[in-house]
Amino acid sequence: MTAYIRARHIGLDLPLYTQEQGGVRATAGLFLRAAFQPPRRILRTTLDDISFDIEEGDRVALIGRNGAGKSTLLKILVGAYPPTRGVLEVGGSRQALLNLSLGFNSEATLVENIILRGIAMGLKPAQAASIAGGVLEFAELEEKAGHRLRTLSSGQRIRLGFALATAMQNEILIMDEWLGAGDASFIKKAKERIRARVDNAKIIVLASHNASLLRNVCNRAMLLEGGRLVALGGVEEILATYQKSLRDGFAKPAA
Ligand SMILES: Nc1ncnc2c1ncn2[C@@H]1O[C@H](COP(=O)(O)OP(=O)(O)OP(=O)(O)O)[C@@H](O)[C@H]1O
Repeated sequence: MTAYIRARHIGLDLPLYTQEQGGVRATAGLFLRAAFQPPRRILRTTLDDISFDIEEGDRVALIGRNGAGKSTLLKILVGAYPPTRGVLEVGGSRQALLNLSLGFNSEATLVENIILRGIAMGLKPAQAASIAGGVLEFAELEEKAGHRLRTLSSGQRIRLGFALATAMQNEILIMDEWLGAGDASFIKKAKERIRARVDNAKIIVLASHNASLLRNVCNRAMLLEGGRLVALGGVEEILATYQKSLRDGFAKPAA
């Protein structure tokens, strides 16, 4: 099957909860306000009117300043947020390498967590159970298979999340800057695995502020600004447009 991602005028509104702010003298009333004035819920447009085609072989860098909407767009691409407007079509199996410890159940054991997350990733229960041994081995946590997840250190949790998220090769890999966690030998092993997954994926979408990583992995780039797609093209060209926009101000939305 040919892998693709097509976005047509997609937009996302997210709820924001705001509380009226009092002055310093009103600080005494803080608790009363919190009790009697519940936060106001407003919808904020986080992404707007984004259209693009990503085809097999594309390795796309998502570039933009803090708050531009990169992570939010990645979450739409993995299916975590359905777009409020527009149409998103995805062909091919997807895997996110985003928040590696998200979605774990701290009261369940490591094996139970692997099976639950495996099912959430689209595996059948028997398939999910069959990958548990390999995941635990890669994470170097075999002796903790039956322990509750809450007994792991934060680094061990990330190792488990990484081992699970990269256990299988998927056609579309959606990731943000991956920061190594753990000791040097684990980081080396993890980099080798991620390189293999990146090399064998049909499509990559990678959000990062690291220009050399983007140059190394990607052949196309999209520049986001204020929740809008303002430029798309080759990596060098878009990195130059981004540097210029940091110096001179906002770029104009792409036609
Ligand atoms: N769950 C949410 N609810 C409301 N607003 C959100 C939510 N998540 C993100 N935002 C807002 O959406 C905007 C885009 O955030 P996003 O995390 O996508 O930016 P980013 O480009 O990935 O930034 P960074 O480079 O800092 O990681 C920001 O203004 C952020 O405050």
